[in-house]
Amino acid sequence: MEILTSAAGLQAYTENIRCNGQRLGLVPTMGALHEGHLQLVRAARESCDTVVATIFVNPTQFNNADDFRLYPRLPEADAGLLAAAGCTALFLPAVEEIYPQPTVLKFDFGALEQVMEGAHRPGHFNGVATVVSKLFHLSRPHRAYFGQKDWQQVAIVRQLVADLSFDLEIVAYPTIREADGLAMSSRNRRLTPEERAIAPQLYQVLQAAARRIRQGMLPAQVEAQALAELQQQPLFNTEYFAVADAHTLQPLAGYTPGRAVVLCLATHLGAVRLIDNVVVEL
Ligand SMILES: Nc1ncnc2c1ncn2[C@@H]1O[C@H](COP(=O)(O)OP(=O)(O)OP(=O)(O)O)[C@@H](O)[C@H]1O
Ligand SMILES: CC(C)(CO)[C@@H](O)C(=O)[O-]
Ligand code: BAL
Repeated sequence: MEILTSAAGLQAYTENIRCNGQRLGLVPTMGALHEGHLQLVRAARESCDTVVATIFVNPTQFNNADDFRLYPRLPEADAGLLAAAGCTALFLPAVEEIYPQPTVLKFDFGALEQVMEGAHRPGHFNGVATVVSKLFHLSRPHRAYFGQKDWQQVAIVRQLVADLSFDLEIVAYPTIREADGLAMSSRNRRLTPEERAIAPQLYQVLQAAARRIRQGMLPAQVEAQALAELQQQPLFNTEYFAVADAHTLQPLAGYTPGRAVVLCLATHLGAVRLIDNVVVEL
């Protein structure tokens, strides 16, 4: 596996791939890799000739300085995992390589970013859209792979691709979970053993809420009951629990047959902020 550290190096490498008629898959990450990331690489490997993974802890998408500072960074271990999963090249740039000068770009995703992560992490999706646009421009992949664990991020990236006419296909891959249901996340490494033991309750609350939706309970009641359940665990400090249209991400007053619903939550557990979601097909 090649390791590329410069933007020009990534451009040259991917240009060569395209000139050879090969299909290129891109897997953007922030590193501290786990099985969720590696499944994205394997999925890319199945349908593309070449897979480039990127590891970049993108400063512009963090709205909390400690979260950025403490984000796990394990580039050597990550490189070994990527090579074993069939990744062809790793792009591992320094901040100055991506941001040679401070960026002034401003995106506006309208209603899509006025809820959930967008509402609770000011500037987050502006930073995500900025770095994802740069990665798409530099590498021009045929396909780019994202995880459904970041459901709203996938919706934002799809909007970005449509609005800027990026000539690529977005593949959204299902959330990979630990055996006890906890969604895999790089931030899980920062949980204490006590916090890690209760963290799977988040998925249990989501599943119970999904059952109530299938039984016809109205969204507002589902949200209230889930928030009450989360409050019963004193270590959870919940930012939101939302029942929304799975595509527009807007809050729902009721259900429409054939329209999928997404249940999303964000909770602080000690010093760590976790998100998760489940989708209910109606
Ligand atoms: N459990 C998972 N299952 C499937 N995809 C995942 C999972 N976790 C992360 N991904 C996807 O991997 C890509 C890179 O995510 P990222 O590097 O932020 O990892 P992460 O584990 O979500 O970390 P954190 O949530 O702590 O930021 C994103 O597209 C993300 O949605
Ligand atoms: C897509 C991404 C790599 C952009 O920094 C990040 O938001 C992530 O890891 O989900
Ligand atoms: N996986 C989402 C990236 C972030 O939390 O900043």
